[in-house]
This record gives sequence, C-alpha cells and structure tokens, in this order.
Amino acid sequence: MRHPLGVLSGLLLAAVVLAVLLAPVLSAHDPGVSSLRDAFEGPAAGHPLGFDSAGRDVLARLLYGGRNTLGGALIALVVALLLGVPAGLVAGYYGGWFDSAASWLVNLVMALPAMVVLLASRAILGSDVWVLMVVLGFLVAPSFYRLVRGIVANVRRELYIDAARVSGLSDARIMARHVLVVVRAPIIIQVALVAGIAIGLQAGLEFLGIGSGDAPTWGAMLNEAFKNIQRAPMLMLWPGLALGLTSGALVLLAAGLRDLLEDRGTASAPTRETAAATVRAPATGDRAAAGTVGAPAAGDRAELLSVHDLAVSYASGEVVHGVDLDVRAGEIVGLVGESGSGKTQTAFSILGILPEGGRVSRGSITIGGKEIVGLPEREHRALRGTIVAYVPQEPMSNLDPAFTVGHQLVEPLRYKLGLSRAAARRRALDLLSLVEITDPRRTFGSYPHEISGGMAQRVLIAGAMSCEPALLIADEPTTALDVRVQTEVLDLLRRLQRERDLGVLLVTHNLGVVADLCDRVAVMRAGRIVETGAAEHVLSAPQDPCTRKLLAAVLPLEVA
Ligand SMILES: Nc1ncnc2c1ncn2[C@@H]1O[C@H](COP(=O)(O)OP(=O)(O)OP(=O)(O)O)[C@@H](O)[C@H]1O
Repeated sequence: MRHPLGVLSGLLLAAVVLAVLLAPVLSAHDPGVSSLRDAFEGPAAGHPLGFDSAGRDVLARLLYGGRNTLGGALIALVVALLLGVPAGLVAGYYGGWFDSAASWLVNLVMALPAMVVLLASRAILGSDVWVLMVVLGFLVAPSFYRLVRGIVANVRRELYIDAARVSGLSDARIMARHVLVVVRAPIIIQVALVAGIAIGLQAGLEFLGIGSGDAPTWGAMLNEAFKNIQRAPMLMLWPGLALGLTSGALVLLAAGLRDLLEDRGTASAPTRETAAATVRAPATGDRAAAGTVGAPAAGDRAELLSVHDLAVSYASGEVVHGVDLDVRAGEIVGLVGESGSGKTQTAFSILGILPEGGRVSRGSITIGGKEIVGLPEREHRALRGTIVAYVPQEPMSNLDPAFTVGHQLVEPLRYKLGLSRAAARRRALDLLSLVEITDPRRTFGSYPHEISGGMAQRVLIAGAMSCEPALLIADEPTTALDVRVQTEVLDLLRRLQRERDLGVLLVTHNLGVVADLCDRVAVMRAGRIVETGAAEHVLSAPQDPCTRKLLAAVLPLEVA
C-alpha cells in the first residue's frame, strides 16, 4: 500500500490474467468461428466489441488471444529463468572455467539480434508459437545470467559467506540460504521487465504475420486490424489497449518492486516483526536436554592440535615455512607476530579454508590425532564447527545482515546437530546466555545492525560454541572492539576455556592479550616460528628481537 502505482499496476495485471483465465465464462463464443455475414459489424447483443473482418467475435478473440500471448510470454520467462539463474549462481559463486565459458556464450547470444534469430528459427522449427517462445527464452536468458552472476560474485566476497563456510555449511546450503536471498529481489524485478519484453516481441512477430497464424493472439489481431484500418479503425483499439496496458503495467510494477525490494530497510521491516514475534512466544523451560548434544569431552585427547613442519604456498611462492605448533585441551596458545607474518595462513590451513591458489605444500596437521592435510573437502567440512570452530576478526561483517541473530544461530544447530526447530531455538537461547548476553530473547530476534560490536562478537563466540567444539581458533577476536569490551570478551574466552576444557588458538599481534590470557605463546616472523614457550617466560625474558619489538608496542599502554 506504500506504493499506490505499484498496487494499481498489480491489480490491473491480476485483472487481465483473471479475465484471460475466465475466457469461457466471460464469452460464450468460439474465437475461431466466423460468420461472414457479420464481418465488420459493430457491437450487438452478446457481442459487446463487435465482429472482425472474418465475422469473428472480437471479445472472444481478445480473451482467448490473451491466453496465447501471456502463455507464450510465461514459457519464455520460465525457460530464461531455468537457464539464466542457476548458470549465473554457479558462475558467480565458483568462477573458474564455467564462468569463462558461460560468459563467452552469453556474450555471443546477446550479440545476436532477437528478431532475426526468431525469424530464422521459424524457418527451421516451424511456425508453432510455443516453440518460438522457447527460442525467445534462450535469447533473454542472458539478462538473468548477467544479473545473478554480477550480484553473486560480489556477495561471494562478503565475510559472512566465509563465516558460513567456516561453520561447516555446504556450498549448496550457503547458496540457498545466503546468496539466493540477495538475488531474489532483483530477479523479481527482472521478471516483470522481461515479461513485458517477451510480450512485445511475441506480438511483434505475430503482427508481422510470422506467428502461428490460426491461433488467436493479440499480435495477430493487430495484424488483421491493421490491414483493415481504413474500414474499421476500432479493431486496432482492443488488442492495442490489451498490449499497451499489460506491458505498461509490467513496467510500472517492476519500478514499484524496485522501489520496495531494493530499499532493504523498508522491505525487511515486516519480516523482522514476524521473527521477533516468533521468538517472544512462550518458551518451554527444558534446557537440560540441549546440553547433552556435542562432541566427546575434549580432555580425552592427548594432543588436540598438532602442526608439524607446515608450509603454505601460493603461485608466487612459499609464505609459511615449516611451522610447528601444539595446542592441548584446556590450553590457550597465542600465535603472535607482526602483520604479514603468516598467522592467518597458519590458522586457515588448520581450518582447511586457504584462499584460492593457496595450498599446504608440506607438513602435517592433526586434530584429535586425525591427519587433515589432504583430507577431502567433505570430511574437512564435517570437522569444522563440530570439532574445530572459528571466531573471526570483524564480528559485524561476519553476520549476514538479511537474517536475525537467532536464525543464524539456529541454522547450524539444525543442520549440523539435526535438532528440531524448537530444540535448536532453546539451545540458541542457552548459548546466548552462555556468552553472557543479558537479554538473550531480545538479541535472538534482533538483526545484526541492531546489536553492538561487542554483542556481535559474543554472538559469533556463541555460534562457534554451538556444536561444542574441542578446539577454538580465534583470529584477533578483539581488535574491532573498544578496550572495555575487549576485556569482557577475553574474560569470556577464558571462562569458556576453563569450564569446557576448550583448546584455544588465539591469533593476535597484541602481546598484552597474550599476557592476559595465554598459557603458551608462539611468535611468528616472516612465515616462521621464531620463539615459543610458556607465556610468562617468553614475556619476561624475550629472546627474539621480533618479540621484543611486539612487547615494546604494548609497554607504553601498561605505563599509562
Ligand atoms: N591469497 C594470497 N596470495 C598470495 N600470498 C598471500 C595471500 N594471502 C596472504 N598471502 C601472503 O602470506 C603472508 C602471510 O599472510 P597472513 O595473512 O597469514 O599474515 P598475518 O600474520 O595473519 O597478518 P595480519 O595480522 O595482517 O592479518 C603475507 O606475506 C601475505 O602477503
């Protein structure tokens, strides 16, 4: 109702579609039966729009013709959607050879003039209007492909997509849940525009006399009326009006949809209320059951994480050169080093999410005794979230802005642990309490932009803890937060480690954080570990110049 023009065009389209569907009810006449006696006769009883040049009822032809015209456009649309959208999704998400091949093909198709191809198709495939509409679908599919590919390629780079991968969701799920939701609105708008184009092209073909000829369509009616324009000009009016109003309504509807759907804030408001209302529904108090789910106690493992002689290489060369690192259950190990020293590359190797082009070129990584170098992606994914979890650096950009916090917590619980919707919601609320969020219900129903950075980081820690992992990798978990919140989040990590016997690998460049939290520390420089030992020992008697430099960076703070 906020967009009257959109509503009006929507209603007009609905009326046209309804009239066309109800053709047998609205007109008692056969659109093909002619009575030459009545040719060019004006309106008469039972024939409100009169007769055409062959003495056929104009209203019947208009209604039945609408079926063919709109049906033809629908076929073209469905073909275009089926070809363009999946191809665009795959090309945008994965890139690579498929993207190159599909983009090449799309450029080729777009270079062809549609009318000429349709004329040639008619010569080869015959005059069946439905077949021509399938060809038209092929010709307009590139507009969907380009639209979807462009958006998906952008969304693919968002951190929340990486976060979803890290939490162990499969590509298909990520595409369905996080990517499709972003392309949905533009696709709907494009559908309205392409429908208008398809109707126009189809009518154009029929007007030129290249369509099926015998079946009534609005374009064929125009063609016939045009031949007799001197004698009965009114015959042009009805199909012209039908085509003009339908195409115009589609364009206006597309504009209205664009105004509403592409303005996220306004469009998502109702959903948000619905989501919040669901969350506020009375919850059953059974929280104990949820606590039983998860991996076996981490303390059973002798060595939780063991990295030996790890090397990471890109085409440009080796960036991590033989790193050794161990994390035991219940231990917090700091991995420190200046920017570019290889901390993140080491952490990503453990998570099995090295960026494209990067690979573990040497060495071994075992988690709970299991070798993970060379593990198929499927098995690696099964480990992520459940055995090893990840807390990323920038909390805000790792939450999907299109979903509530609750939804993002519930999703992995349902699909990784197989919990029912209600059980997953209870567990998500428990997790929010676990990370000391004061009003879990409210946060559960909030969208990421409605919570603070500190809360977002707690939510991500809750998410990481959701499947009770044995090992947590936290990459600079406090850099984006102010000092007070930093302390709170660090306290929270310490508490979780103590209570749950969690092994934590804390990636940071801040030796202050290490002093505060870590049992042991490994210092990296230029892709190598240059110093390692008990945190207390390393901090009180640093051997390596790099450690001394990092230490000097935090000392002024301590003095202050
Ligand atoms: N995609 C990539 N291709 C090639 N080299 C890369 C790539 N990503 C990182 N590197 C290189 O790997 C090295 C280590 O980077 P890494 O991100 O692990 O550093 P870091 O210690 O985590 O730094 P920061 O604290 O700034 O995040 C850097 O020299 C960087 O140039």
